[in-house]
Amino acid sequence: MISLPPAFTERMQQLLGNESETFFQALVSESPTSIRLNPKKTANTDLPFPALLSRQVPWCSNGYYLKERPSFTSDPLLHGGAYYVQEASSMFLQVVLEQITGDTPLRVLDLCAAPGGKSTLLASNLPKDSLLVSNEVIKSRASILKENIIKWGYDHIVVTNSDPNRFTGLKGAFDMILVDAPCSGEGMFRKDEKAITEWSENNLRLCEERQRRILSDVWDALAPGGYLVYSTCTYNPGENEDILNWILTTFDASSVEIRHNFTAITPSPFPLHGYHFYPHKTSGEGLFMGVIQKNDGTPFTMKKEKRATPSPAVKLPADILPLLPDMTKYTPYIAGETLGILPKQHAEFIQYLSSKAGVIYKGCEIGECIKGRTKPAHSLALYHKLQQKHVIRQEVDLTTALQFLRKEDIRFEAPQGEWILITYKGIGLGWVKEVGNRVNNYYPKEWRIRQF
Ligand SMILES: C[S@@+](CC[C@H](N)C(=O)[O-])C[C@H]1O[C@@H](n2cnc3c(N)ncnc32)[C@H](O)[C@@H]1O
Repeated sequence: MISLPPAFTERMQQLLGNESETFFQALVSESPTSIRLNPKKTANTDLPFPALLSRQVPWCSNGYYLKERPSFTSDPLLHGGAYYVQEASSMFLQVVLEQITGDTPLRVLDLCAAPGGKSTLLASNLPKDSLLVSNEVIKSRASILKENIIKWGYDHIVVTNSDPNRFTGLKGAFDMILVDAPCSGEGMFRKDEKAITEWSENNLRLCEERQRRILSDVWDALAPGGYLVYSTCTYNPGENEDILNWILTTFDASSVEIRHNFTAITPSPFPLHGYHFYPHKTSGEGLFMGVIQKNDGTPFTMKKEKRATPSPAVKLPADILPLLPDMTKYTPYIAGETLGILPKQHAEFIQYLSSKAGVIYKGCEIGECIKGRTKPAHSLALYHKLQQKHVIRQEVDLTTALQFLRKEDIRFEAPQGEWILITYKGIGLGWVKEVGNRVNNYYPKEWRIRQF
């Protein structure tokens, strides 16, 4: 590892005292590898990498450490959304959710969401029928977020590509907002040397300013009594405790204690409730998380836009209907040639949101209507509610699955003219169609795997 900035070393020595030596040793040790399973896709399948699984992540029921880092790119199950590769500390979000959510469906905003680690965890752990709005400001990163969300296969979800200030007008709209803030990344020093080279005291100040700006922009969008979950991957108190204290003095809010049994997690100095993950104490990267509850504010009302006209009712094509779940809980929509479904109880909100923020994906896209015919969408292949029993399926071996994911030609006996779902270990990967004597591979060009 390249040498650490002296000002960082000095601060950590002061902060950790006797523990600092073991902390610095941990920074040059190997990062643990961990994955989090998608409960909707893995309930009836074997666990991935059975030979490599070592133990469960103590604070996450779907999280597992692996004994070594495999080539994830060459595992079709990753591309089918059966699991997400996520460093273990971040999975503490599950403990937070268990405490601050109940059974009532919520509206949740994940403001800084790309590439989607915490969003996929939220999707799996929010109360049933909750809506997750997963936002990323940087366009190229928003595309990666969208890809990972589609692979996860949930439908109570919207992906937006907006600056945080676009949410200011949605007063009181969200019961919970996660701000996994862009930060100085000290917690990633072990994994990413770029974080070390980019570190400077000036950059710390810029990060702190940006965090305050993001939080100011989004605070109004939090409902009265709602929770703000704030996290960073840095040890810098200026971006952690100081930010939480700034929220408490700037807004009418309280610091929320998260009860847990993990003695290796380091609490913030009393009376603030904040939680530090240090790599010499917990198996994972550096992380900080704190929860703030909003005390005041106005409840959300959807202002009727002057020009908003109700969308005409959309009728789904008869050949697609059997592939979908019970449609009484969904509202179909059509946007250009794209046909999709939205959770009915959130459809009006999603339409309203579209007038405020840049929606790039919503619900589940199920197909494209071209000249009266429906071409199934790739997201339908990855949808966890796809009624596989009504689909022609072709289970393939590892070699064929990888050829498919590289968008190469694959060969097998297939019924003429039918859409066929390619599955690997029962997990849907995408569509092919037999035309003449070849099978057309419909894997999205921009998602194909290139090297491994
Ligand atoms: C720590 S990362 C988020 C990681 C993500 N939550 C996950 O679990 O996969 C912070 C994100 O904030 C985004 N970001 C950068 N500048 C921002 C800004 N000014 N406002 C909001 N988000 C920003 C970055 O592009 C990055 O994707």
